Amino acid sequence: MEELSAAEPGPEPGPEPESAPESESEPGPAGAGDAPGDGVIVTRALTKRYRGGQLAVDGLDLTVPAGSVFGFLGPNGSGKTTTIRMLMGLIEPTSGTARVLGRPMPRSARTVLPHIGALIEGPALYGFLSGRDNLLRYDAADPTADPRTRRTRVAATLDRVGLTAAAGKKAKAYSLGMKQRLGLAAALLQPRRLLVLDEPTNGLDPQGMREIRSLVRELASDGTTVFLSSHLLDEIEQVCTHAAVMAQGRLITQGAVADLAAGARGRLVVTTPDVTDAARVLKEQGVADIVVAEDRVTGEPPDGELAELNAALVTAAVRVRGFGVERASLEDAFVALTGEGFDVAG
Ligand SMILES: Nc1ncnc2c1ncn2[C@@H]1O[C@H](COP(=O)(O)OP(=O)(O)OP(=O)(O)O)[C@@H](O)[C@H]1O
Repeated sequence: MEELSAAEPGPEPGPEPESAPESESEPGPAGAGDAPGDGVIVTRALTKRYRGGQLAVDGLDLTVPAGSVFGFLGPNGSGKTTTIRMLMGLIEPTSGTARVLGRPMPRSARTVLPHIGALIEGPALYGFLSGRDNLLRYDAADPTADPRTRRTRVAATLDRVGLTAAAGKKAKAYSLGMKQRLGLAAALLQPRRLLVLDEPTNGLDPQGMREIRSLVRELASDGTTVFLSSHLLDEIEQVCTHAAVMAQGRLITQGAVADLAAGARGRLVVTTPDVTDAARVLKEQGVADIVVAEDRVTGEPPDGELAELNAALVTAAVRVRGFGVERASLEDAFVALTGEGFDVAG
């Protein structure tokens, strides 16, 4: 991973002057980019090839709608972190464009970043400081933060992430989940229009995951756009309204989670003690991709009338306990789109 200081020099390395001509033709981050219908993040043909030759992100066209909880999904190594680092202006794209809150990145990083709360690659914490002192210090390092309201904002944020009781404890004594919540608190010290969270539940136990997920839902409910990356399909289904699916640096699909799942066909599921006979009959009836597991036989639902399938099973004296089509999941959509399984363990 490149360090921040190793950001590659680009054609426009300096900070964008406030009076840059583009600010006249396009509304600035205080007023644009989060009206309904607008993309809070819009990339066009965004591409990153690392110096070693690795094509990490390949022609990405991403649109993150305002107010969405947008899941950026893909197995490890699919280019999520590289994309996020380009969006945050930490590294230069090789080609293509990225606009965040209506402004081009990395050129407008200085004006855009104060509106974004980010949790990328784990929070940078001082273990010897308490949770509260970490936040006070973090806020003091932010030139846009008002020192007069610092203590109140820190207390309110600790409360918001459920760390009030542990605020005086040294951060090194925090569990991973508490550290992650403290990192989120740092991102929330000021009102933000966009939160960018890179694998926010990575490494957490199920309880820690639940806590972070419910916090994300809560943050989203007050209108903040949340962009979160994850390699966990069920996490995206549980938390996100929209998603983009990446594989090997390329965008496979994006849209509302409900639409993505609906695009994939569900599975026909027959529950029966007579699985062998059921599998045979279903095969005779043209059902493809039959899988037998315990007392369930599943397969691709046929185009025709399902009732006829059921009748064929009954005629063949298969004792049918359950018969139906299960709702397609995002995982089904992923498998249908890529032709391969999603490596959740990745
Ligand atoms: N600094 C770098 N130099 C060269 N190659 C890199 C660098 N950073 C990442 N890569 C490569 O680019 C590809 C995409 O990596 P990236 O970290 O963006 O993926 P990811 O989806 O975020 O995965 P992970 O969750 O493992 O970070 C990988 O093949 C990775 O090895």
